[in-house]
Amino acid sequence: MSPHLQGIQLIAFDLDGTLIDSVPDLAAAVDAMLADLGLPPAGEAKVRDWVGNGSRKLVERALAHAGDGAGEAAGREDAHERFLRHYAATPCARTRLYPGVREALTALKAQGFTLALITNKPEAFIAPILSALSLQAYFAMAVGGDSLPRKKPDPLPLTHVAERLGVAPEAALMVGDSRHDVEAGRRAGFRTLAVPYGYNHGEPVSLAGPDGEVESLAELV
Ligand SMILES: O=C(O)COP(=O)(O)O
Ligand SMILES: [Mg+2]
Repeated sequence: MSPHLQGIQLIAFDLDGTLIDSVPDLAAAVDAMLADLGLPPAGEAKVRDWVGNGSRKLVERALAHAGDGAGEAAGREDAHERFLRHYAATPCARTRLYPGVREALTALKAQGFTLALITNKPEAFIAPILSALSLQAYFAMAVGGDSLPRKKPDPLPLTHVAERLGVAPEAALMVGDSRHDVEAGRRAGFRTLAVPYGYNHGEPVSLAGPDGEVESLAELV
C-alpha cells in the first residue's frame, strides 16, 4: 500500500483541478457572462488561476480583471446569476477526468477506503457532473461550497464529513490541488496530499506544505 495511505480510512477528494479538468466549461460560462455584460472574454488561462474559492469569487475575479471590479453588489449578484445559468446549461461538455483518476477511485474503493468529495463548487453542479462522468457510485458523501456555512480553507466541510462518516480526523486524508485544500486539511487535523497538475492561483501547491505530493492519483494504487 502507498505510504500516504497507512492508517487512513477516509479519503476526501477535491473536485476541480484534482479529479476533473473543468476549466474549459468554467471559462466558457465566465466568457458568456462577460459577453452578456458587454465585457471582453477572459479565456481559459486566466480562469485557471481564478478557480478554487467558489463561484462568487470566480465571478468577482473575472469582473475585476475586465475592469469592472468596483461594480455595485447588485451588479455582481446579477453577473453571478448569469454565470450560474451559463454553467448549468453545459457543466460537462469539455470537462475531463485527469489521467489515472477512475483507476485510482476504483482500486481505492475496492480496497475498502471510504471516499468522499469536498469541493468549493456550488452543490447544484456536483450531481450533474458526477453523473456525466459516471462517478456517482464512488463517493459516500459529497459536500459543495454552499452546502455549509463555511467552505475551504475553513476546516468545517472536512470535520463535517469525518463526523458524519464516523472517522477520526487522524484517519482521514484530504487530497487536493490547491493551498485551500492543504490549509483546510491541516486545520481539520487530516493528513494532506497534493497533486501538482491542477489550479493553485499560478503557484506550486508544494509551497502550501502538504504532508505528501503525488504526480498522479495512479501513484496511490
Ligand atoms: O472554486 C470552485 O468552484 C471549485 O473548487 P474545488 O477545487 O474546491 O473543487
Ligand atoms: Mg481544486
